Amino acid sequence: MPLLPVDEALERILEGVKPLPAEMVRINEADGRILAEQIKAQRTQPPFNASAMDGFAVRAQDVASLPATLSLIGESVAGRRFDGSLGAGQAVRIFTGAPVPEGADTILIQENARTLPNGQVEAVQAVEKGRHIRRAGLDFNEGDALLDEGRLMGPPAIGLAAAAGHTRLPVTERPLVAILATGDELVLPGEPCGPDQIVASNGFAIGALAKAEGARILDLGIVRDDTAAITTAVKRAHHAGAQVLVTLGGASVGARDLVRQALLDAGLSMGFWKIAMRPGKPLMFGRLGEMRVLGLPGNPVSSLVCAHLFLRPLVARLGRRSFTPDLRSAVLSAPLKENDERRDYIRASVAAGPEGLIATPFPVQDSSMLTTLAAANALIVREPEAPAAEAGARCRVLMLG
Ligand SMILES: Nc1nc2c(c(=O)[nH]1)N[C@H]1C(S)=C(S)[C@@H](COP(=O)(O)OP(=O)(O)OC[C@H]3O[C@@H](n4cnc5c(N)ncnc54)[C@H](O)[C@@H]3O)O[C@H]1N2
Ligand code: MOO
Repeated sequence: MPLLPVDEALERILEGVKPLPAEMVRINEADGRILAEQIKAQRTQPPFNASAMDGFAVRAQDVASLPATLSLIGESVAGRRFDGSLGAGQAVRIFTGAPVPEGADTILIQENARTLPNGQVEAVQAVEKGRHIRRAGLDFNEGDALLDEGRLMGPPAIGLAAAAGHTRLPVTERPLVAILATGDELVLPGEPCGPDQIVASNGFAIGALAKAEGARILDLGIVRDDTAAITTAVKRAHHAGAQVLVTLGGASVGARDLVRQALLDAGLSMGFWKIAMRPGKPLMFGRLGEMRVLGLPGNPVSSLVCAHLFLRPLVARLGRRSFTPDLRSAVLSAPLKENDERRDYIRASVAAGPEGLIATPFPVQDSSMLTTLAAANALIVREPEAPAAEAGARCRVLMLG
């Protein structure tokens, strides 16, 4: 049977995925979250005509011809306005952010004024009407739509929501991604490691990737190569309400590759197993109720490349985030052999050259090598059955963010 193409695999994984519902969070916890609803202003900003400078509130007509001497009748500071109103020939001392008194229409900055010993103030420069006044509502008016649904909250958006009177914000729930490592050979970093054992690293990498996409992580640890034990862990993820379960390893065809059977035993409806991709051919996908299960291959590079291609968009969709793979065009700096029936994702370094991007594939492409993946900033994407390519040929690269 021909292997499932990568694009079709992604379509199947994303089929029917809806963003999670909203939850209210305190505004100081909203950074990095996605707005589930449009946010409107609950107040007007500034709420009054405000001075933008330190100086004197005046009537422009009084300082139109110089010299102009005005009598000082009070002061308006930020937080405490001048109560009265200003008439002809009068000025009010005013500071940045303070309400402009009634009757005044202009701010004479203090650098252009001289205070006289008799309590008067003299304008030493004319000033155009309305200068240095921020009109009420300059920033926003009550009821204005300020931030749209789907907006990623960052520092300015959080500041704006706070200024508009919000203390809590409706954001999309963060998807819960359960991660389960399988294999008798695995130990956690820092644990005693027998001569035939290795450190389970995939869960950390996959967890970091999922978190960067907005997920919460349920770490199910390492489960031994035992079908019943794996089934139990799968059910745990389901009962915990995970929207996604990622299993690591045991996806291939070996006698100890028990994940598929364990998932079926847990009641999974299998979507597909094995796709036309290198690395990552044994990828598995299915559903257990609403929980989507991605069975990633154990090889560290395979699991992380699969996570880039399939887990990221899935988590993004659940969390209402926009997601567009960063695909670019580059020129090969070295030749590539013809490809077989699997789409190839070749670890590469991509750098700017005089005529655009230059992609340099790493010479060794073993799917166990994290050093190459950590050194790579891109994957060269080679279509199935692509003919051999010379150095200088165009290629497509997927940038690894
Ligand atoms: N006869 C065949 N053998 C294999 C095939 C095949 O088609 N026919 N496919 C190969 C491909 S491609 C891949 S990829 C691997 C994937 O195998 P599994 O998903 O069953 O992974 P494991 O055998 O469990 O592990 C592979 C490798 O990765 C290490 N590993 C596993 N989990 C972790 C972890 N959490 N952290 C770090 N490293 C991990 C494990 O120790 C193995 O070295 O199968 C090929 N075989
Ligand atoms: O597909 Mo495996 O992931 O080639 O090593």
